[in-house]
Amino acid sequence: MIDKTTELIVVSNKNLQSAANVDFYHHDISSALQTTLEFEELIAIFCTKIQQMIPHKGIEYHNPEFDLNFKRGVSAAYSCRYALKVEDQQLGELILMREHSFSGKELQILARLLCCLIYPLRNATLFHQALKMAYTDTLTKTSNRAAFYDCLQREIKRVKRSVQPLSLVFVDLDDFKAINDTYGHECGDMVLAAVANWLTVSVRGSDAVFRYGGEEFVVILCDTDADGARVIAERIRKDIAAHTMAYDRHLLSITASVGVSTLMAQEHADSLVKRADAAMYRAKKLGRNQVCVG
Ligand SMILES: Nc1nc2c(ncn2[C@@H]2O[C@H](COP(=O)(O)OP(=O)(O)OP(=O)(O)O)[C@@H](O)[C@H]2O)c(=O)[nH]1
Repeated sequence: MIDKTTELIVVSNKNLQSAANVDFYHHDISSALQTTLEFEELIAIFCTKIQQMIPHKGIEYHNPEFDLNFKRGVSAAYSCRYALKVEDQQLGELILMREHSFSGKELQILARLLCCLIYPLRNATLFHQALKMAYTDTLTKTSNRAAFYDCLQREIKRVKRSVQPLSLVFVDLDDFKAINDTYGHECGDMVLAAVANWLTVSVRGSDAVFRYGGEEFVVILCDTDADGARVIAERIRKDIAAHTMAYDRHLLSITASVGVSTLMAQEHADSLVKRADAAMYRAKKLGRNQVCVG
């Protein structure tokens, strides 16, 4: 396919006098864009609204900050690309595609129409940044307990629709109080951050690691049955025990007790969590540094 892409055009509040461009179309588009803070919906609304003025066959939107890459319609030979910004804040890149070239006049109109999109995109960015902060544990940079429950509810709904298995792995560091008491809180914090990192590396990209609280982590294993979960839990336990950490002039050995549960038919999130937690406590009682299945 021939690729005739116009140069990347930057659209920002600095090069557009939005107030001067308000007419009926702009007003209509702006009102429609006020109905959502979701990036994908904003782009879809915008593209639907401009379709009559700037006919196009496909669009792409990329926003590296939120790892967003979506596409509607089809790719085509001609495209125009816009980097969207408000002040110095990057709001992603929008690409419109079709089978014939975009005229200079169309590109001018499009640049003006895009001024309706940048502030709603900025609002969506602020909203999602705030959401990200509320869902992130500052010490370990993993997602926190609130994010865990949201994600678990979502995943349970999804697997019930698709009849896929789902498992949980609870990981609780052994004798962690002794690390704090012996080497200080700062050392304890360092251990927590390191373990979060080992866990994240140890599980697949599609599985999510969360700090459940204190020295307890939980991993949601998507599309993983009881046998698979036991294997992964054992791998996690071994990985943690295999690492040694240096603090000051001391070598620290860390172990964890691990509990596993797999979603049963009709089971709710709370019960799944309780079973994994109870299994983890059983692993503690049996001597720590081991895996138990709930
Ligand atoms: N450094 C640090 N310590 C924390 C943090 N959150 C919780 N803790 C500590 O984690 C320790 C947990 O201790 P316990 O619940 O007695 O458990 P444990 O010593 O790991 O013993 P077992 O779980 O029975 O193996 C407490 O001393 C808490 O103060 C944190 O963010 N940073």
